[in-house]
Amino acid sequence: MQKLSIIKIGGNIIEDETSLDAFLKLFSNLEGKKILVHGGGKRATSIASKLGIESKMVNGRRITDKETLEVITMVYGGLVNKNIVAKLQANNTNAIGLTGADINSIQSDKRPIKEIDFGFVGDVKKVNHTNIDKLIQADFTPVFCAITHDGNGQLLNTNADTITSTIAVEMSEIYDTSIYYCFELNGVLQDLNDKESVIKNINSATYKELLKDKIIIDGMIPKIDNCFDALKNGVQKVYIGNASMITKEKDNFTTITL
Ligand SMILES: Nc1ncnc2c1ncn2[C@@H]1O[C@H](COP(=O)(O)OP(=O)(O)O)[C@@H](O)[C@H]1O
Ligand SMILES: CC(=O)N[C@@H](CCC(=O)OP(=O)(O)O)C(=O)O
Repeated sequence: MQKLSIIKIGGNIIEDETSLDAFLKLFSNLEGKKILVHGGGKRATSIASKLGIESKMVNGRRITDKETLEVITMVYGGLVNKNIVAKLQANNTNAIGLTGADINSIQSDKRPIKEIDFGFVGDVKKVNHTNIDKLIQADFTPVFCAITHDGNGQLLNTNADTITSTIAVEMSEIYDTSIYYCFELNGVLQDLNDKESVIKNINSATYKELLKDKIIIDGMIPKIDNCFDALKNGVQKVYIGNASMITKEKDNFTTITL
């Protein structure tokens, strides 16, 4: 099987132009087939605030009412995605920016209302790996933002980490697939105050301990849950670390294993 790397960058990298440019250079130099997924939650919050729209997050997920959906569509699908694509073109990577509606790549279901009404938030139902692969085989590099659709004309906001793991699971039917979750730190840390305290490997058993000891908290919990979902469903390798880990020059990142 051919190798495929799926790389996700989060809000803090996107917000810092120097980090973003450095990452996109590394990404462009990465050999082999690849897909980029980006978040942009921080930018959505700041632009919503400028428009007088308050952002509400519950369990790390944005409550997405009609107005917020308009903002995230403009910010993720427009501003952030198109800037990244233009910067990749400047690095000679023939990128194509996509939402999940484009080429019907990612369909989702609007999250049912239980205790909380998340509004226009989608849980991924189907990834069309055949259509995504047509782009990859034509030597285009897909760049996905955090938007999916329901197949009936409705766009939905979907967490970028989840988009990454669900695309990776589907692509693993036809590729030997690895995920790289890039964020601002060197990896999952033993002590959040010590940037060098990278935990080299986390497996299901050590994860339970790290949760119990409250070493892994907040946004890192759903991120690692996504990693285990991906590994259980066909993805070969999952890494969490700083953008520079994609070169694997330094052994300074976290590997997740079952
Ligand atoms: N043990 C840990 N090591 C590293 N980061 C952690 C840890 N526990 C919690 N975090 C938090 O997880 C955050 C990353 O998750 P998230 O905000 O979802 O990432 P992203 O920027 O990729 O969207 C970090 O900024 C950090 O504050
Ligand atoms: C439903 C939901 O919460 N969607 C996320 C999508 C963006 C995202 O995931 O961005 P980061 O990776 O930068 O956090 C949001 O709107 O914040």
